[in-house]
Amino acid sequence: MTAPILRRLADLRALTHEWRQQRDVIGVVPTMGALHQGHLSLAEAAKADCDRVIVTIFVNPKQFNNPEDLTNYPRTEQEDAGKLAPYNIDAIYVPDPDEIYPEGFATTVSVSGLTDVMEGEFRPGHFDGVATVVAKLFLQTQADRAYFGEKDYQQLMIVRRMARDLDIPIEVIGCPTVRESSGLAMSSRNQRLSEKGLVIAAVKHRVMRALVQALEDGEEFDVVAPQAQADLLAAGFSEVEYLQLRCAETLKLLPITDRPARLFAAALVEGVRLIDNLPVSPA
Ligand SMILES: Nc1ncnc2c1ncn2[C@@H]1O[C@H](COP(=O)(O)OP(=O)(O)OP(=O)(O)O)[C@@H](O)[C@H]1O
Ligand SMILES: CC(C)(CO)[C@@H](O)C(=O)[O-]
Ligand code: BAL
Repeated sequence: MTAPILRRLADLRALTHEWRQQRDVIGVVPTMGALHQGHLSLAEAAKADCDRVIVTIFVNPKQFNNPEDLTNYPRTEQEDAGKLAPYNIDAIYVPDPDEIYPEGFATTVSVSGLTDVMEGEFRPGHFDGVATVVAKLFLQTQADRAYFGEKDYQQLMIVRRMARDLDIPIEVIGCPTVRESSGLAMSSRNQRLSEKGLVIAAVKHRVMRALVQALEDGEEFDVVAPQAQADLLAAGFSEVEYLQLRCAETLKLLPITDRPARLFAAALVEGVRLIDNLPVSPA
């Protein structure tokens, strides 16, 4: 069944009002479109848990620190609606830009601490844009549960903090990263890679897995993994922005004896910036 596409908040509210009266549990899956199996796994998880599911598609200009990245971001609304059809979701909310940022919009939601490192350091302003739009989407949809991918693990932590701090009554649920058979984390930005670029990109997962294995085996380790960074450059990445072991809860850099830990990376290949992260099992 193809879900209705709603562009105006009033139309969304009319639906959610009806659902609330029926005491339906509402789930929301926020996306920027160009849907792939990673997004679809979130829709599936939401549908399994909730009576009603809304997938939102909005390419949020406020979270793009790089104007070229915003221009090149894929926009494939009709295909996206087709891909969602088998999941029986209840509505696709593709807000007109003025529903999110009306004339004179002057509010920013900013989470401190968790946003200082990694994506926050390399994409200035990015998380203010994310927190602001996600707060709006939570309030507009009035969902009970929201589904986010662990591929964007830092984003997941920040969104959870934001909802708690602002008393938005929503449960933020993290879902596992879906990967290509090569191990590469699925991402809309992968579409911009050549065949050779895809091969190089997959090396990142192998290098990260080997590091996690070494850590779990108790090997000596420098939290910023200089040898692994060198391996990525040798494999064809043009730049490694970070490759770091951090606490999975506070996102602080860790001595390796501290757990739970996660290994995080961001690196560029063919001008495309790819992020990933992996859990490190408790010692
Ligand atoms: N491979 C994946 N596995 C699980 N969830 C994912 C995956 N890729 C994206 N998501 C999740 O889907 C939601 C929407 O993400 P978004 O639309 O930015 O897609 P994306 O593929 O991450 O695109 P980008 O190229 O911007 O990284 C986020 O919660 C994100 O974490
Ligand atoms: C959560 C989100 C949809 C907010 O624009 C975006 O950051 C994303 O796609 O991960
Ligand atoms: N995947 C998080 C959204 C972004 O890269 O802007």
